[in-house]
Parts: sequence; structure tokens; C-alpha cells
Amino acid sequence: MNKKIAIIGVPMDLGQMRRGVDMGPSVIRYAGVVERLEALGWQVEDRGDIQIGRPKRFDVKNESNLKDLEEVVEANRLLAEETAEVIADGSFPLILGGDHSIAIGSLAGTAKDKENLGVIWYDAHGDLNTGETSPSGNIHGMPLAVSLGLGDKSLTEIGGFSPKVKPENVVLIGARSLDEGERKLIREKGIKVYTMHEIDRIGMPQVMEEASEYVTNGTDGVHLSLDLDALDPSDAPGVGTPVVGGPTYRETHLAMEILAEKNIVTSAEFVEVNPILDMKNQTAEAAVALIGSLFGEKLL
Ligand SMILES: NC(=[NH2+])NCCC[C@H](N)C(=O)O
Ligand SMILES: [Mn+2]
Ligand SMILES: [Mn+2]
Repeated sequence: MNKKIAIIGVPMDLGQMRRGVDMGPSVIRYAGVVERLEALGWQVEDRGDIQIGRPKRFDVKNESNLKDLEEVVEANRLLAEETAEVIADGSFPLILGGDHSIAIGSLAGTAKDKENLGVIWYDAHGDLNTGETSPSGNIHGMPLAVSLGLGDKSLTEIGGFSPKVKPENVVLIGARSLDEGERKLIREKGIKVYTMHEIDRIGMPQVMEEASEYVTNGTDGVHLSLDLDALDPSDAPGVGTPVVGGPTYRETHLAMEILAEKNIVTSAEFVEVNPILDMKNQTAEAAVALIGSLFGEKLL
């Protein structure tokens, strides 16, 4: 990792139906992300927020079963450009969501000029739906499929190339809620998944050892996409699609610390923090603490 971090806020809430996740970047800043990173010796530039269009009415699906598609496409286009710019400038892009649909733009930006980007998808969900398989029409359930080149063209072609990532360079960690189409896709593409079963069985340290090895094998960078709903809802209640039985705050810290030790992550995003559903900003504070660990914070 270099010593420069560029923060990009993406106040996106159109990829799902719970309003409030657009305040995510704001509450993560309020929880002290810049100060936390500066205290670790990083040079931090907060580039402010990506502009998000407002639809006349929320949640209107198009014929391909995609809600608020136009606004999601436009914001991700802007995010892809901004992310690529930050990387060209020699900084580490740290993207703050917003719902998980923004991973479409951040991966379009980070995968530009990279043949083999590795991806760690730390999430309760697979986010591997397309318009055809999605039970909800919510684009936040689709970004990983889009990045693999699957789904609506207006999404896959953001950044002017597709796919952004190859299935063999992706690892899912923390999965415990997958739709039928997602399971099928995982089997078909042979995508590596550490479900809660594996985490319970071999423990987080072993999972992170193996996953780190896996995503660095033949890759030219590693993007960490961390959905706060990966954590158990008792530790991260402020998310729109909570699923019981997740890794704890402590296990997730350990995961971040292992990634810091290995020094393999080249870009990251923290998404789905929704202050309306949160308890006294607990989830935003968890995000900031995890970001601290990812960037090298230690107690002693
Ligand atoms: N980024 C997320 N929280 N995604 C949740 C997706 C939930 C469900 N699989 C769907 O497609 O609607
Ligand atoms: Mn999720
Ligand atoms: Mn997600």
C-alpha cells in the first residue's frame, strides 16, 4: 500500500428499497474516518461525494426488472471515472457507500488497466443476481454478477469494457443468504465461497489465510468490497438487509488485521451503512474501526 488515501463518498440509495443508506458516507465521516487514518500516518484526501440523480418516483422497475436503472448507471459511471483518476494519481481509493450497487462503478474504475483484479466480497449475500434471477429487482443484489459481465448491458458496459473481473479471481466470505439463481451461477462458474459453515468449521484465521492466497494467485491487485451486512446484525444493526448468524465484530476485525499484515489490498469499499436503521451510529463506528484495522491500526 502507498501512503496516500483518497476517500470517495457515494450517497446512493437507489439500488434497494430502504431509504437512508444515502447518508452512509456522511455518518462514516462523522464517526471519524479521516482522523482515524491520519492518526495512522496516512495522507488522506476527502474528495467529497459523487452526485446521485433523484428519480421522480422511487423503485420504478423497467422491463428488465431493474429498479431506478438510469440513475444507478449514471452515478456508477461517475464513480468509475473518479476511482480511475484516484488510482492514476497514485492514491488508494477508499469508497464509502451507499448501497452495494456502487461496487459496479468502483470495480469498473479499479479494474481499468488490470487484466486480473482479485476481489474479496465480504458479504452475507452473493450479489450475483441479474434482472432475470433477482427476486427483488434491486440492483444492490447484482453488482458482482455485473462485474463478471452478466446482466443488463447498460450496467456491464460502464467504463467501456466487460467483464471487469474473472470468476476465478473472486472469493466470497460470510455468505449465508443466496438466491436460487446465485447458487446456480456459483456452481457453474466455480466461484470460491467461504460460507458461514466454513468460517465456523475452520475459523476466520484459516479462512483469511486461504482466501488471501487465492485472490493473490496470478492477480495484479485486490479489491475488498465489504458489505456491513456481512457482520452479525447484533454488531451491525444499521443495514437494510440483515441476516442472522454472521461473523462477529471481533472476527471481522481479525479478518481486516490479517489483510493489513499481508498488505495485499489495493482498493476498498465499505457499503450499506444505513443510519435510519442503526443504533446510535454503531454500524458506522464499526465501519470506521474496521477501516482502521485494514490500514494498519494496532493496539500495541
Ligand atoms: N448488497 C446487498 N445487501 N444485497 C442484498 C441482496 C438481497 C437479495 N439477494 C436480492 O437480490 O435482492
Ligand atoms: Mn449484503
Ligand atoms: Mn452486498
